Amino acid sequence: MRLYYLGPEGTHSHEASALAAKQLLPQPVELLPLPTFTDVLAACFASPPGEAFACVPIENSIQGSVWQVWDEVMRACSAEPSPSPSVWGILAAVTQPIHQFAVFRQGADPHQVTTVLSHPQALAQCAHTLKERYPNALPTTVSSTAEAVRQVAAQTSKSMIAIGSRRAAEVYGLAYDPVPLEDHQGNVTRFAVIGPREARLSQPADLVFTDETASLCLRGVPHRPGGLVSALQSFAGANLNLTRLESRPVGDKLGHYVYYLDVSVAGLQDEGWSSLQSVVQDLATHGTEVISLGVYPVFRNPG
Ligand SMILES: O=C(O)C(=O)Cc1ccccc1
Repeated sequence: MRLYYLGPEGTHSHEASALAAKQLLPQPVELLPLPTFTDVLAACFASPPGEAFACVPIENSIQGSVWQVWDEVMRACSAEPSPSPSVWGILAAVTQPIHQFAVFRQGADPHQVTTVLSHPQALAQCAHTLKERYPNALPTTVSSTAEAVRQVAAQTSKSMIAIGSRRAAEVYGLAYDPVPLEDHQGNVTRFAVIGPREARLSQPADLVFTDETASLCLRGVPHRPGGLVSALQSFAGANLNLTRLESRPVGDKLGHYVYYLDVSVAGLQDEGWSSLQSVVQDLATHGTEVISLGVYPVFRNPG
């Protein structure tokens, strides 16, 4: 079994993937780093179903949805002609605490630092604290936090630092400031395990179950007064609790959106499932297509 993640070794995705591999996937699992989320998902979707999975971040408590990932998953899930569900989907999600650290060569002086390298997510999670502690540093994006640490380790300048995990500092032999850099305490990222929908995952021994979620994307919501309200009213009428609602541009013109929503389906009995089915059918008769991106358990890493 292969599990693709955003590399190189030492990314937050690597930590989440190691956890997911141990707790959720059939053994043995080979962890394989790739340079971008697009590469990670493409490698998974190009594999014969059952041989490979991907572990990618989908949402952060400070920065919100990781749109690059949702867009790629949506593309894969809508590849099949509707209404047949796609082969691929989200199989599980794990919410993981995230700490970001300033990582540097021993002896770097904060006021002399002019460049800070990291993944855009990490730079955004630390924007304010970074400005306070490294007032002269210009943020520069690279493909991942561990890649940032690797690049700082590969040169001799003390004017460049990286934002990354403690583990990345250890892997690449650099020092770090032990006071975390993220702007809000309680920074967490939700990672999704993506694979063939028919795959059966293990019951995790060390993760806490928090919810069962159906992630849906609504396409073709009528552009008229009350169009979105009445689509949402269908869920309310079926007593279904929405836990996330976001709009995203389709890309072809201004003002043309799809809507992503998460529905809590924990504890739904047969009746609840059939009301979800009838919501989907009802929306279809009004011209709104509902694409399922997965129905999956959400866990929290307590450690
Ligand atoms: O660059 C990484 O380490 C990643 O795995 C992406 C990321 C960055 C920041 C928070 C969560 C995931």
